[in-house]
Amino acid sequence: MKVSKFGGSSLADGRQLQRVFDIIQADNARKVVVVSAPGKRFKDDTKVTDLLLAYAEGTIADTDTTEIVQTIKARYHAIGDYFDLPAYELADIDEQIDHLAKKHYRSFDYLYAAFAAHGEFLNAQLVAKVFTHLGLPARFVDPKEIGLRVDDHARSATFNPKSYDTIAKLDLTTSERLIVPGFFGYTENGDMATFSRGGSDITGAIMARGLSADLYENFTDVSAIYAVNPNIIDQPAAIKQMTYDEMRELSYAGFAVFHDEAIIPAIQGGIRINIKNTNDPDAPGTFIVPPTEVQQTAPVTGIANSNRFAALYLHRYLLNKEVGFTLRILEILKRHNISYEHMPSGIDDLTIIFDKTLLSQAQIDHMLADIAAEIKPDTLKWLPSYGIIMIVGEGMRNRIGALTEIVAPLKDQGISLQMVNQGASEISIMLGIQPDLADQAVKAIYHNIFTA
Ligand SMILES: Nc1ncnc2c1ncn2[C@@H]1O[C@H](COP(=O)(O)OP(=O)(O)O)[C@@H](O)[C@H]1O
Ligand SMILES: N[C@@H](CC(=O)OP(=O)(O)O)C(=O)O
Repeated sequence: MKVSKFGGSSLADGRQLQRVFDIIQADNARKVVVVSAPGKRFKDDTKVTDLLLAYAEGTIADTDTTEIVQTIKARYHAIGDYFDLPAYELADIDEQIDHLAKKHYRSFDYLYAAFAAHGEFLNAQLVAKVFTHLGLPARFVDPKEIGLRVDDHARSATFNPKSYDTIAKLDLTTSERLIVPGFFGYTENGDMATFSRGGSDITGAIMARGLSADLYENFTDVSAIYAVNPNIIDQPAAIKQMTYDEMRELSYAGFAVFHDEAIIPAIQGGIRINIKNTNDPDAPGTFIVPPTEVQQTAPVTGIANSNRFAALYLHRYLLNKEVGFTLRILEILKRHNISYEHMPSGIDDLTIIFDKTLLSQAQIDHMLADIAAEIKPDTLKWLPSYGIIMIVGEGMRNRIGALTEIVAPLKDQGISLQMVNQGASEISIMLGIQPDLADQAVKAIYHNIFTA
């Protein structure tokens, strides 16, 4: 049995959904289908999730939402109409969109989460209706029905592993395809809470592990995961196979094609993952597998970079001598509910790197004010953008000279490094770099390793 997840780009309109239908119909093992909300149909289009977030904002501000509601309904109607779905089926979806603004929510965060989750919630209902209408029996499965529980972080929830027991009870013996909405689960109180953006990949992985699937297929709009983001380099080398750990590091550092948290259920359940292209389903795609299955030849598998990091730089003489210094800084972070990503340090200075998508301006301001007042550093700087490049490969384990080879081309480009972190993970090297030079550095490193 396979769990097949389709991303927003694969479900953006009726033509794409027809392709998804053909893929599912072609293989009876594709029993459980996890769907995202309709994504972008063209480059400057807006994802339904973002339309719903705008609708949430308008609802909170009590402004006129007529136009945004019409736009959201039109996205679902366009898909239904492509398949001549009866009008009453779409009226049901319209009603749920209208009803969203009338419900009571525990907080604004839960309001945002419920609106955003409806992108997937409604799309899964629509996909089940379309499949059935086309003659392939399909049933919408609400995550509530299978006990898909998450914690109380309304918009960046963490999955509760106890849910695996209830998910495992899902009846797979019926003739229907089971259509599960991605991206959200329910809290103990019964509220909808979403994973972080791109989180339908996580639902797919949870379902695959809970049901002990033979394969987790993740359908997207590229025929493979490439050694570097194809938006930076034209037609980069495709990766045929990589290990779970390689994928985790690469997706964390910028390979947006697969959510970094989605690897974890797959690792724990030993589930193989196959990234495939909805528009080119016969291409083998990329397999993400346990390390024992990969024959490593090249030292580097992929190079990722991301613009989602920010950093705090702090300098104070004799910082190395002071017992409890780092603890005091971490206490300030805790007070403002801030988590950090990395903390490289020297004898008199410290850099703390953050994921800025998880921070509000108010949190940053309060944290900096408290550090200035309580730690009294000689220098305290906030770097609103901090470039990170991650070079990843199981083949780098214990390989002498890997770092030299990686950084050599940067010298020719006149690019200096702000930070090098090697050794924390044996399979990756992390470089801190001026953010506007990151793409140039990635290109230079890639060409030196893959095309020289
Ligand atoms: N190394 C990479 N290999 C392939 N795609 C990548 C890579 N890094 C970033 N991407 C981007 O990820 C996109 C697919 O992810 P996403 O937009 O989340 O798809 P989906 O709509 O299927 O969820 C690709 O179109 C590509 O632009
Ligand atoms: N629709 C959600 C969740 C998701 O995974 O979407 P996609 O498969 O389009 O990346 C988002 O936009 O974040």
